[in-house]
Amino acid sequence: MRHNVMSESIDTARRRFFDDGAAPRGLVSDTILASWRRCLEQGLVASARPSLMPVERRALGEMQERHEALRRLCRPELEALYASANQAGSIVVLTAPDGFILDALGDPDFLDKAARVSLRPGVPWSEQSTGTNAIGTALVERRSVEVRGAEHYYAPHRVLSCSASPIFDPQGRVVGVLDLSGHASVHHLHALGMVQLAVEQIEHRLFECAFDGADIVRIQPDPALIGTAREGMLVFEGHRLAAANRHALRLLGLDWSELGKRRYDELFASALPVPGSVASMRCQTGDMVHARRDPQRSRIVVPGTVRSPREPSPPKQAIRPLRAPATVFDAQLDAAIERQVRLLDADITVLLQGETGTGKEVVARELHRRSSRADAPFVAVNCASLPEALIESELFGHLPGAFTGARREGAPGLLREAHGGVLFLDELGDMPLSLQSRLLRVLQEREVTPLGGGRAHAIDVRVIAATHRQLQQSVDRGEFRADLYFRVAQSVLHLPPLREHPDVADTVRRLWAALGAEQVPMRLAPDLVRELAARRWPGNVRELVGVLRSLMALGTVGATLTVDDLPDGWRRPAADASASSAFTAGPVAGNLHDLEAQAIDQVLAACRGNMAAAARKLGISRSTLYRRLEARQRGE
Ligand SMILES: Nc1ncnc2c1ncn2[C@@H]1O[C@H](COP(=O)(O)OP(=O)(O)OP(=O)(O)O)[C@@H](O)[C@H]1O
Repeated sequence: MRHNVMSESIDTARRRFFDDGAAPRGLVSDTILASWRRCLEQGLVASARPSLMPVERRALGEMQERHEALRRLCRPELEALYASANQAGSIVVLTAPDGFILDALGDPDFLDKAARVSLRPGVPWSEQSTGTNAIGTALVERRSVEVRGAEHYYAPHRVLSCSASPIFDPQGRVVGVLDLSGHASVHHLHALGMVQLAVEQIEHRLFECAFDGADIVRIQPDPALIGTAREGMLVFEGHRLAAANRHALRLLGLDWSELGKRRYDELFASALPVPGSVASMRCQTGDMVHARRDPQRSRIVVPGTVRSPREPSPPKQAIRPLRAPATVFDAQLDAAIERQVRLLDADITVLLQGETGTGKEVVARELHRRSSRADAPFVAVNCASLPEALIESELFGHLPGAFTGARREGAPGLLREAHGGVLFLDELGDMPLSLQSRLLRVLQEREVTPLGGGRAHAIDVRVIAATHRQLQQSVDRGEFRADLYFRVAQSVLHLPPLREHPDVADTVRRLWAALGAEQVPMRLAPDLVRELAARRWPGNVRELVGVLRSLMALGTVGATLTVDDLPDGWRRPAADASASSAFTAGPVAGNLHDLEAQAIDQVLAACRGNMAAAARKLGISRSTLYRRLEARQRGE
């Protein structure tokens, strides 16, 4: 009965939408309506019969092989769902991140029916190709979606009722979709819940594999659920949140775009438990959670804790290297780092200059690691991303109740947290002029006075600064204080852009090895190395590492990867092999400035204006992307 009522209202909604061009609000959900609109805008004709041919068997085999790691990871949940799908006369489907169906298993009768409407391995079920459907629409919406009967865009798919959920990796990238589909005439009450539970399990395992050996912080309001797939999982790099699962994001009131941005003390008001123990912690939302850290694996630096020099254990064979690679430096850079370490140890401030993604922070951490202060804190301050209103209190600390919104117990400030260790002033060139004089005074006098008064505290820090700007020119333009410049630029190390590395192919091979290619094992064919070395890499090493990680995540264990294995959107026609940008599908022209602008515009358009996604794709930070856009507006 319920089904009939529903199908009648959808039929009415379809008539209003497709025949009258009206918005049938209240008759279908906003999600379905938005999807119908997208399909219509793309020119898909709802009354037409879609032509959805499966790829050839060999191509399907290759596609399955390419996604073998994902298929292996999902196997336990696929098998568990298979048993219930079989009983309920439905099927379970696994797709690649683009909606291409890799596997479908379940009730043989329904498999047959589904295959007749192309719901079968080898067929793409993205929204662009197949219209409104649970898999494709879940990919567009980046969340679980149910599409029943005539809610499907194309008439032949009315026989289906489908529930799909995207599978996210710890950086918020979609790695696949899990879907449960059955007869539209049967109301599958728990289908979406079952899919979501299965995806939770898969993501939990994916997180463990990706960060095997790292210091994972596990949080949950209910301590009994710590260690289960319902726990929130977080990984910090320095003070910044580097990875999280969806439970952690929900508990902290965040979304994926905030990864890499949020600092530890913006999320928690109390210190972490010591490794191996459970403690209750207050989140900045005011909620209490229980937190556990894995024993003896401290890699994060949070206020008051000291980084352990121990490196994480090598990754297990199975899913692997979604984590950061070990660092690699060519002989020239290695020697330069050695020299700078000696200077740093002698209390000379080191300034690192280089374009975005050239490895300024990586080198700063390496300087710290090789310095006599390796066992003391490394405290990174991003002078560009601290909110201007808070920058003073974040740096210099404040007394209890020093200003509206100040922490009740006061805060020591980042400069004091670095006491005894190394202070890394990242993006120093973007620090507001008004604060530069105060920072200069601290660096000269080596003491800080918290906001709100109180006594001055002596600080003993070694200082490394970094900027993507030509700081000398900023001084000439009056944007940066000359006296602060001379204070921080006592020794300057220029990090060259990747395109100017003496041997880019060698850098490609070293990074590949550092990503763990030998343990996986997987090789790069010479043509692929040549292709990668020929690109211009506006996002520098960060961008190259991103492509290598994608290659490794998508490749097959034991394979030799060629140009054809480049992720979608990175391949380009042979004639275009000398084009400047890694993302351009077609030829581009102009100087470096124009090329960068074109790359940004294309990626922003592809990401529908989503700044976080575009920054990820470009291989630069979100603040860098904003900066570039602002610079363009100013006509620079
Ligand atoms: N020498 C290196 N070895 C291995 N990976 C590197 C190296 N240099 C850079 N990378 C990779 O590039 C990423 C970006 O590096 P890093 O954050 O140090 O760049 P940056 O110059 O500080 O960029 P930005 O100015 O945008 O902050 C790193 O997370 C790492 O994955």
